[in-house]
Amino acid sequence: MSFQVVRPPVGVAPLLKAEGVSLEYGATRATHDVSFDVYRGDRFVLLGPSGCGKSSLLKAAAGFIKPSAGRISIDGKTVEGPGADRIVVFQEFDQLPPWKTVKENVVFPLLMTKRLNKQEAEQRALHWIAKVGLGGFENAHPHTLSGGMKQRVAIARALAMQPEVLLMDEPFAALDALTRRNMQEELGRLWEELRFTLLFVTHSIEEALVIGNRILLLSPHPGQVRAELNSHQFGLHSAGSEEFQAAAQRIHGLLFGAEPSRDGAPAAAAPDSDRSAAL
Ligand SMILES: Nc1ncnc2c1ncn2[C@@H]1O[C@H](COP(=O)(O)OP(=O)(O)OP(=O)(O)O)[C@@H](O)[C@H]1O
Repeated sequence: MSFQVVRPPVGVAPLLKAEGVSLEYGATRATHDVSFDVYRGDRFVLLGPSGCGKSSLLKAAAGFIKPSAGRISIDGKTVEGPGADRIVVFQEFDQLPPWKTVKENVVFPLLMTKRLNKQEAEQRALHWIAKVGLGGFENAHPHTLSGGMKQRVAIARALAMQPEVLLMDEPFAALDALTRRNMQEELGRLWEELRFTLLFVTHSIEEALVIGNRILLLSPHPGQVRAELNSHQFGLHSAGSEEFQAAAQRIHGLLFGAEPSRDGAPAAAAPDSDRSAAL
C-alpha cells in the first residue's frame, strides 16, 4: 500500500505552526528542530515511541513549556502561555476536580473565561454533556463514573470551551480495549459533526491511523521528524483490513528503520530531511 505525500493546501495558512521546535528539560533534550503545520479541521497526530517528546510538544502547544529554540504559533501569534483557544484533554482520570459534579466540572472553566454568565454557562454545559452521551449524569461526581465516562466529561469540558485547537494527550490509553474503541468512535462522530481542529498524541500506530487524517512520525529520543503521512483514508471502518495492516506495518518500518521489504531485507526509513521521499 502507499500513502499520499503530504502537500500543504494551496493558499491556506496553517492554524497552528511549529517551526524548528527544540524542547529541553535542563540537560535533557526532548525534541530537536521539529516543524509541522496543523490546518483548521485537521486531526493531526503526533506518533512516536515512548520518550520521543510527543507530550512535550503538546505541552508546548498548550503554552505550559517554552521551546529552547524555534517557536509555536496560532494564527500567526507566538504561543507565550496557556490560553482558552487551546484546551488539553489528558490521559489521567484525575484531571476532573473530584468535589465538583459533572455539570460543575464543565461549567467552571466557562465561567473563568468571563464570557458567559452562570445561566449561559450551565446551558452550554448541559448541551455538551448530552452530546458526549452523559445526559442523566449531570449531578454525578467523578468517582462514581467509569474511566470512559470521566474521559467523556473531560471532552465535553474541552469542547464546551470552543477552543481553536483541541489538544489530546493519549486520552484513551488508560481505558480497556473495548472502551478505547468506543471512545475513538465517539471522537470520530463528534469530529464529523463539529469539524474541530485536533492535535492528538499517541504511541499506538493503530490509534493514529484510526484517529488522524495526518500523522507526524517522530524518531526515538530526542524526537525529530521522521516522516509525515496522509491517513484520512483509514478509520475504525477499515481497522483490521489488509490495507490498514499494511499501513501499520509501513509506519512501524518508518518509525524504527527496519521496515521489512518484500524480500525480507530491512528497508531504510525516511530521511529526516526529505519527508516525502519514503511515502
Ligand atoms: N518534567 C520533566 N522533567 C525532566 N525531563 C522530562 C520531563 N518531562 C519529560 N521529560 C523527558 O523528556 C523526554 C520526552 O518526554 P515526553 O513525555 O514528552 O515523551 P513522550 O513521547 O510523550 O513519551 P510517552 O509516550 O512515554 O509519554 C523524555 O526523555 C523524558 O524523560
